[in-house]
Amino acid sequence: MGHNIAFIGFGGVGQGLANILLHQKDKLIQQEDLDVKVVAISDMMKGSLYHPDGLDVNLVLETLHSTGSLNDYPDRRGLVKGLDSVETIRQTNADTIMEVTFTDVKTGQPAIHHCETAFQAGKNVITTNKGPIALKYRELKKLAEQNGVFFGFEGTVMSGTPALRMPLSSLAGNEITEITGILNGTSNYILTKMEEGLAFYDALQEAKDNGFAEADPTNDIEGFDVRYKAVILTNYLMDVPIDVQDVPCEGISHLTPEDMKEAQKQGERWKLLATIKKENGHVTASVEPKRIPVSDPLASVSSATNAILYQCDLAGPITLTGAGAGITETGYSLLIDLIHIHRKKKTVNAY
Ligand SMILES: NC(=O)C1=CN([C@@H]2O[C@H](COP(=O)(O)OP(=O)(O)OC[C@H]3O[C@@H](n4cnc5c(N)ncnc54)[C@H](OP(=O)(O)O)[C@@H]3O)[C@@H](O)[C@H]2O)C=CC1
Ligand SMILES: N[C@@H](CC=O)C(=O)O
Repeated sequence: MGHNIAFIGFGGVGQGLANILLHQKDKLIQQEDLDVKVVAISDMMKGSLYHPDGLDVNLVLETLHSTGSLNDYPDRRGLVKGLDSVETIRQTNADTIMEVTFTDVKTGQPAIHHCETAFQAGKNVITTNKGPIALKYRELKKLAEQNGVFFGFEGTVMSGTPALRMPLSSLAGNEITEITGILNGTSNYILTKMEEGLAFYDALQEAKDNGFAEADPTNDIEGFDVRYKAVILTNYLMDVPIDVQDVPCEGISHLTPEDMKEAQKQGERWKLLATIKKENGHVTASVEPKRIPVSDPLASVSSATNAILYQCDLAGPITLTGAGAGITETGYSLLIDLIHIHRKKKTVNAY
């Protein structure tokens, strides 16, 4: 079964999924009966391509790597260049929009507008962009439902590690009363590297080079990215409305290698933690760096790996550990949602 997708934004994560699709095409057709066609890509600086019959993904990636611009993709009959993001959403034959532009932690734009435009045009949205979910989850969910389309955002928390779908499906029937997590790959990478003696900004540069950091890494090191993730978890898993400004937030930018050594001497480690507690239907959440004993399971979570502990009323504490950031891992999170839409569509068609 064919499925047309369009990328809005084509940075690390978008290219990550494109690479996966290139190499897993046959497997997806054989195992899932899912034949994904990339029909359009629209990126702010790199340019924009649309072909209703599909783009050659290999050639797209090669062109981008050799010239840095999509405008150098060879012309052929039917190819349209230069559509902006909204035109790409409205005017192409994509079934699903992959919204992978940068996360704006103040306004959530232009990603919120991209999601609204897609839903109004009857198209599914899959995104790793935290802005729309942290700031407008309920409104966007309603709009998607009204238009009978799917809204996937698994990768907004812990990239390809199923921190959102796993508790809702596999822990169904439990009430989650508390969540504690290391939820930012960049800051955990920096803390780990500082323990090994690297300076803060050298470690941050490595995180950027690895594709973990946000376009504006202030969001990683000042805790704003984790604050968004705490809001997403609360709204989605605990079903309690909470606003970003309700979550006090402190980052790691003031910590030094000396702080790491001092903690080590006391048998402790610094970790940037999100803590969410639900009591009598009311939720409190906070983000702050804490010193935790090295014997704490979260203390051994290092580098860009993240971990989340769900305190469940029936199952007790359940911990999930895995990648919190990364190009392939986050590209994969988009694929999880795409397969999910496709399976749902197949089930509906079967009746
Ligand atoms: N990297 C990771 O590990 C993870 C990232 N995420 C989230 O996924 C999203 C993508 O991340 P990543 O790929 O790393 O980020 P990048 O900064 O590498 O890519 C974002 C792309 O979006 C483009 N863009 C920005 N605004 C627009 C617009 N209005 N229209 C079209 N394109 C636009 C940028 O264009 P240009 O640069 O050409 O101007 C850039 O190419 C972000 O929201 C991020 O928070 C979530 C989980 C993990
Ligand atoms: N910049 C983020 C990317 C994933 O959300 C991080 O480092 O965790």
